[in-house]
Amino acid sequence: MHGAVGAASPFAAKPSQIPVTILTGFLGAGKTTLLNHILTARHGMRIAVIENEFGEVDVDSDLVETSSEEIFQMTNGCICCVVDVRTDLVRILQTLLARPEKFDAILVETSGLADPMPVAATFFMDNDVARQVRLDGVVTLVDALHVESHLDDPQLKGMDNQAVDQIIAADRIVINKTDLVDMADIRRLQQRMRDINQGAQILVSCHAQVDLGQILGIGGFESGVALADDPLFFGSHDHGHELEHEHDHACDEHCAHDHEHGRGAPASVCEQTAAPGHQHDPSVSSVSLTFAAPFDRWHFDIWLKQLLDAQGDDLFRLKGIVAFAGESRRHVLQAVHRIVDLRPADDWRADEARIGKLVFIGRNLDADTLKAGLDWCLAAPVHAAHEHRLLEAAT
Ligand SMILES: Nc1nc2c(ncn2[C@@H]2O[C@H](COP(=O)(O)OP(=O)(O)OP(=O)(O)O)[C@@H](O)[C@H]2O)c(=O)[nH]1
Repeated sequence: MHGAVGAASPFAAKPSQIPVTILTGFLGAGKTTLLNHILTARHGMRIAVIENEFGEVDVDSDLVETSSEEIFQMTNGCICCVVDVRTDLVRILQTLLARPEKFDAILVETSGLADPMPVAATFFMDNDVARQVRLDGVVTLVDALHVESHLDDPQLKGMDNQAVDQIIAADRIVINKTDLVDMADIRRLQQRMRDINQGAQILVSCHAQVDLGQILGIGGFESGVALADDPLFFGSHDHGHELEHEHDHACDEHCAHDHEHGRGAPASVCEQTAAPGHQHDPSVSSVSLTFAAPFDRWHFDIWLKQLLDAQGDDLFRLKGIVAFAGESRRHVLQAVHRIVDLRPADDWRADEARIGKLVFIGRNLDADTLKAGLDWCLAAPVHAAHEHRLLEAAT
C-alpha cells in the first residue's frame, strides 16, 4: 500500500519543530525516485528539499518532480566531508526557518557517497536551527542488484566504506530494485542488512514505492537539542560510544568501515580536529560535462553502448539531461553500472538553451576521453552526414 502521510501522522502533527528526514543510499540506489514518490503523494504538506550532489553540474534538480516544494541544491562538494557545504546547509536552514510561511517538513537527499551521520550532526551545529527542527530519521536506500559489490569492494579494505556507513546510520533500510533480483537474493540481503544494523526496520521496494507512513514521522532521534548537548554526537571517536540512536551495528569481517571511526564520530569532527578516519574512496571521482549543441542519436547510442561495455564495472553512476537533434523533448539518461535508462521527458522550452549535461561518477574516469567520445556524438550536420555515408558505403 502506498500510504500518504495523513493528518494523524506524527510527521504532520508536530506543532513546534519541523521534522527533517535524511534520504541516503549509495549512488543510484533510488533516493531521487523515493523523493519523487514522497513529493507526488497526496499529503497536503509543504516540503522543502535540500539536495547535495557529488558532481559539479546539477542534474538532480531536473530529475525531481517539482510541485510547490522548494528545492535547494548544494553542488559545491560532498555534504558529509566539506565544511563549507555543511555551513551552506545551516545557512539554507536559517533562511527557510526565517520565512513567515513555514514548511511542514524538510527532506535532505545526501550525495550517494555521503556518510549521513555528519549530515545529521549539522542540524545541531546552530542552536537556533536545532531548536526549530527535529531530526525525524535516516532512510537508507539500498540497490538490491549492486549493493553487495560495494559492501565487499576489495579496494576499500581497511578504509571507510560509505555503503556500510549508510546502512549503519539508518532508521529505515529500503531494499530497492527488487525487480532486478530474485527472492533468494532479497532474503540474503535482508539478513545482511540485519547483520550490519540490528535496529533499523527493513523494507523492500520496487521503484521506491514504500508506504510513506513507514519512513516519515518515525521519531528515529529522540530530541535534537538533547543530541546537540551530547558530546558523543559530535566528538568521541571511541568505537562503542555511539550516537543515541535506536540501533546497533554488529561489526564483522564484512564490515569494511574504519573501526577507529565510529558512527558517533561525524566527519565534521574529523575535519575540524584533523582526526584520522573518515575519507571518501580516493579512487572514485566525478566528471561533469556540458554541451551547448545537440547530439546525434545514432552516434550517442553507439558511444553509450561502448562505454558501458568497456567501463560498466567502474561506472558507479551516470546521469544526464541530453538534447538530440531533431527532437523537441529533453532526454533523461540514467545508468547505474550497466543498467541504463534513456528516455524522453518534457519539451525544451522555447526560450531555453538546449544545454546537455552529463555527470559520471566512478573509477578510472578520464575526462578527456569521455569528452572526445561525446564530441564525436555531436550532431554537426556535416559530421553526421559523413558518418552515415561511410556506414552506407560499408554495407
Ligand atoms: N529497475 C529498477 N530501476 C530503478 C528502481 N528504482 C530506481 N530505479 C532507477 O535507478 C536509477 C537511479 O535512481 P535514482 O532515484 O536517481 O537514484 P539516486 O540514489 O537518487 O541516484 P544518485 O543521486 O545519483 O546517487 C534511475 O534510472 C531509476 O529510474 C527499481 O526499483 N527498479
